[in-house]
Amino acid sequence: MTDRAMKGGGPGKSGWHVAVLGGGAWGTALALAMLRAGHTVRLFARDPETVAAIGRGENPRYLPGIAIAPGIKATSDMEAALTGADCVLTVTPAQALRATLAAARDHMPAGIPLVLCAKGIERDTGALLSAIAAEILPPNPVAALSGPSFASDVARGLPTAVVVAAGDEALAANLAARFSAENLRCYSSDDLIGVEIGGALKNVFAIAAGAVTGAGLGASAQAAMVTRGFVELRRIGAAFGARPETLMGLSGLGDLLLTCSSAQSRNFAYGLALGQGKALSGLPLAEGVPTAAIAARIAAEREIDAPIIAAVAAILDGTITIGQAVTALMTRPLKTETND
Ligand SMILES: NC(=O)c1ccc[n+]([C@@H]2O[C@H](COP(=O)([O-])OP(=O)(O)OC[C@H]3O[C@@H](n4cnc5c(N)ncnc54)[C@H](O)[C@@H]3O)[C@@H](O)[C@H]2O)c1
Ligand SMILES: O=P(O)(O)OC[C@H](O)CO
Repeated sequence: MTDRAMKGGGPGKSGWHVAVLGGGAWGTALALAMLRAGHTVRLFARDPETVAAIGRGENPRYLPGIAIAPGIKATSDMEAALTGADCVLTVTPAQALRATLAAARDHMPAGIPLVLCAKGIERDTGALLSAIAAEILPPNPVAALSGPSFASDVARGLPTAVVVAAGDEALAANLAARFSAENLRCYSSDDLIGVEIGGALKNVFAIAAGAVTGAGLGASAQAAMVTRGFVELRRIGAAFGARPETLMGLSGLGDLLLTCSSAQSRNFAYGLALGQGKALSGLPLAEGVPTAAIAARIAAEREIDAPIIAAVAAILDGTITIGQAVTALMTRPLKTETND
């Protein structure tokens, strides 16, 4: 770990200056969480209206009804957001990470940790977000924060547990200690890829769960889909080198439980609308849409058996209907139940 990444670490931690890149629901919620954990926070939002709203103590577009503490200083000036930062949280959508890091590159302090907070796989390349960060900002150590956590819950200070992962175990533990506060419990992990994969793929199954509910297929179908989906998640995780026990944890099983059972999840809500035959345009961000397409491609290329992911991708691109997907899944050749 670089000196910069460890600065002031250990017991009796002192406050850091944390830069949050992204003024949406999760960026704003994490900014509030960092403030509660004793850090000073500057938040970059590209949209001047969001900057002005946060200055007034609100973010009605992304976190309606939640007061934003005056300690959060928002700016649309990337240099101002990053100057003097001890740590950076990237919280723009997964498909925008490359652009966000490219915009940040010239102002990024050397050696400080980058904490990736989006959940997804790059649609065009199949790259995990940590690979994109390593490509664009090789001097900065990379970590990921993931797990079952709705922005509005975290923003309200409701009890939440997440996992912070980095290849460097000491960095992960340092970040987890610094980010934890009374109602935000951060576990640490050295399985960066496992934590990334769990967070990215659960979104695909959350869309499927919403579609099952929306199409009225019943609670039994829902449980079967989540169980067999979790097998697919672990198969793809294994192909990337994720540890199976990581996927049994907060980022993986934990986030599946949350987002496959709640319409508060935007991915579930997207699937619900799909299942009900409603219009999809204008719905909030559903990271599972691009990730389903690339996950299906990765599974096909690597010959990983992932029929639910393939079905979700095909439904989303309009190749098959939900009814056709159900028939195809239910009439696959019978087999022994293998859970790996
Ligand atoms: N909302 C949640 O509950 C939650 C919880 C955990 C993780 N996440 C993850 O966090 C990520 C962001 O989600 P969110 O909820 O904040 O989304 P959001 O739609 O609420 O906000 C996205 C923000 O990113 C900005 N943005 C989009 N493209 C950009 C670009 N090219 N450059 C700069 N800014 C850009 C938007 O202007 C907006 O401020 C997603 O990957 C999501 O899966 C969200
Ligand atoms: O609203 P979603 O579906 O993007 O889910 C938000 C978080 O990922 C839940 O952990």
